[in-house]
Amino acid sequence: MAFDHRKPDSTSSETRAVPGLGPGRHFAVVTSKPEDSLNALKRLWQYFQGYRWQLIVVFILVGFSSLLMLAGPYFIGKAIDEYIVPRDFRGLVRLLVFMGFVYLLSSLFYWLQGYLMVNVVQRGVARLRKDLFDTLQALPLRFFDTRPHGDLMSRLTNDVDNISNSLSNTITQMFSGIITILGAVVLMLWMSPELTAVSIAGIPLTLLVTRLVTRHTHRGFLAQQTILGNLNGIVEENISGLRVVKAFVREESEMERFEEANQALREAGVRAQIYAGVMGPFMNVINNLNLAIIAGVGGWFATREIVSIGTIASFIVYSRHFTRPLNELANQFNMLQSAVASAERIFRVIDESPEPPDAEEAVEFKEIRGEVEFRNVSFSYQRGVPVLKNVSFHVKPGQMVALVGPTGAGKTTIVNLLARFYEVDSGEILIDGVDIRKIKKESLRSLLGVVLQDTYLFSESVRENIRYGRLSATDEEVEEAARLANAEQFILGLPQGYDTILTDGGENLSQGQRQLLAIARVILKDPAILILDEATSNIDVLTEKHVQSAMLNLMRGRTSFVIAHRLSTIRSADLILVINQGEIVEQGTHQELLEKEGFYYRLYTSQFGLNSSISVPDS
Ligand SMILES: Nc1ncnc2c1ncn2[C@@H]1O[C@H](COP(=O)(O)OP(=O)(O)OP(=O)(O)O)[C@@H](O)[C@H]1O
Repeated sequence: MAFDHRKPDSTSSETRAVPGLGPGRHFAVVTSKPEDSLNALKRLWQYFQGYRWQLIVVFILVGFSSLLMLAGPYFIGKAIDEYIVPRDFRGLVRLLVFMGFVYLLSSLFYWLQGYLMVNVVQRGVARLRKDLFDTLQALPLRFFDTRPHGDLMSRLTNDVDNISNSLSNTITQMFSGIITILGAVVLMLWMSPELTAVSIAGIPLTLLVTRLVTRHTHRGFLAQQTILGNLNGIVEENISGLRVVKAFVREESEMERFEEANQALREAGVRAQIYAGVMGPFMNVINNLNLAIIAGVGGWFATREIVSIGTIASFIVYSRHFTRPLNELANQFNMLQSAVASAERIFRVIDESPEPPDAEEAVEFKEIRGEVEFRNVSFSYQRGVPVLKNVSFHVKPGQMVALVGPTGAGKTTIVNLLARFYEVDSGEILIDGVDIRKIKKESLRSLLGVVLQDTYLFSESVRENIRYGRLSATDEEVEEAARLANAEQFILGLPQGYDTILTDGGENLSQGQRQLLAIARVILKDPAILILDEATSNIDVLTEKHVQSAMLNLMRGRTSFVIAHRLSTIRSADLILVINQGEIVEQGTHQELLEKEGFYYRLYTSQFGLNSSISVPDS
């Protein structure tokens, strides 16, 4: 259950440890380079390029809305100078009604742009989410072997959400802010250049602080998202492995492990927010200082008749109008950076190499005889750690092959290579004399039927789980497959029969029952070659008999590879491959191998020994 060895992604970017996790336990935090962020932003834009016209309309609406809002302070000054001071109350009411109308229109435009923008962002984000999910489907198993699954889930959920939330508001608010600042300055210059010079004196200081703060926040946000991904990894592992946790009474240590990660996330969150949080109070001080200066200097100007009282009132409101957007610009820039950090994490997965594409000359296989040959196949999951060494064997069509050998010998690896879940390092695997690299992957996998010891079932009805074998199968065909798999009896005993909804992974069924459903699924698929992994754990005698006879039914007439744990299977096999430490040490029939009195003989006679995979008594 350790996650330390897994890398969160494979970029060449620098990784660093997050303190506070103790020796040997650290999260690799990927820090990004500025060009990565720019690149991520450009790529993010591609998802919205198709909505260019909607976006133009959005920006026009935002522009109008902001400009209309800007008219407010001007009218306040006008109201004071032209209506309040000369005591013209009718004129004042007329002006107030007009102002109300202007504000209403501004709000209407703002609401409309929000409506359009949300639509555009949700569509773009849905496409991004789809691209990420499609990439995950296309990535080789090797990719998933080395990544915490929770972290990948986090990219698909938290990171995508983060982008969606940031973009829905941030960009238009930034644009509105810029228009407001520029508009306010232009209007102020028009009203009084002298007072404008006083009002904008604080801007350079504001910009300097904003720059200093944003430099720190991006790194913080990226670290936060990465650690959140790792935290999700721990949660995901914990829920999947809950039985193991409970069986070993490891709740305490799991809680500690979670708490350690939780603390790291808290620290990263605080670090990211500390800088961002400095902005608000600092801006308040500058704003209030600005107001005092405008009021003081404005008052002095008024005594010399350089400006009117109404103009001072307008300036006081305008100064809020441009210092607030300036302040918000910094926050919005932070949010945009957080979205960019999320986009970087998403594109790192999207950029991973998918399973190698089919070779150009790859052929489609519809009907095959089922002849299988391994020629000098070598393979390693990790470079430098060979798992299979020069494996060669030949299986005639329709033969049943039993793979036997101690645990970790390489039996599952052989069938993994046959299904091309992994690519061989050297050598060839041939089906009907054709190298499997020259067969279209989809066509190869549809020729294979796999029944594993621990079958994964989806949280859907029993019927839909069986139909997974062939989506076009009718209800009658599904039920027929269940009958052939000896599964009907137990299915009918379930609360809603075929319509009973299974829990995630099929946890509400016994292991034997899950295997029966897996067999029914494969019967529907009707593959030419079978890969079966016999259950090692104890399943009840009756279910086991059902599983056995269903498997025998299934194997009839098909080339079958059985990772065998039962002597009855091994005895009836046409060919036994005895595997030890990644090599085929012996091959032949049960009788031939016994007569050799070699490795198989010792394995067979020591069937009650610890390392033997044929340790289950004959059934
Ligand atoms: N995804 C993987 N990544 C790295 N190493 C792996 C992976 N899967 C298996 N291995 C290693 O490859 C070797 C062979 O494993 P394999 O699963 O083929 O053995 P097996 O004979 O099927 O064992 P068992 O009878 O216990 O299922 C083992 O040393 C195992 O640790």
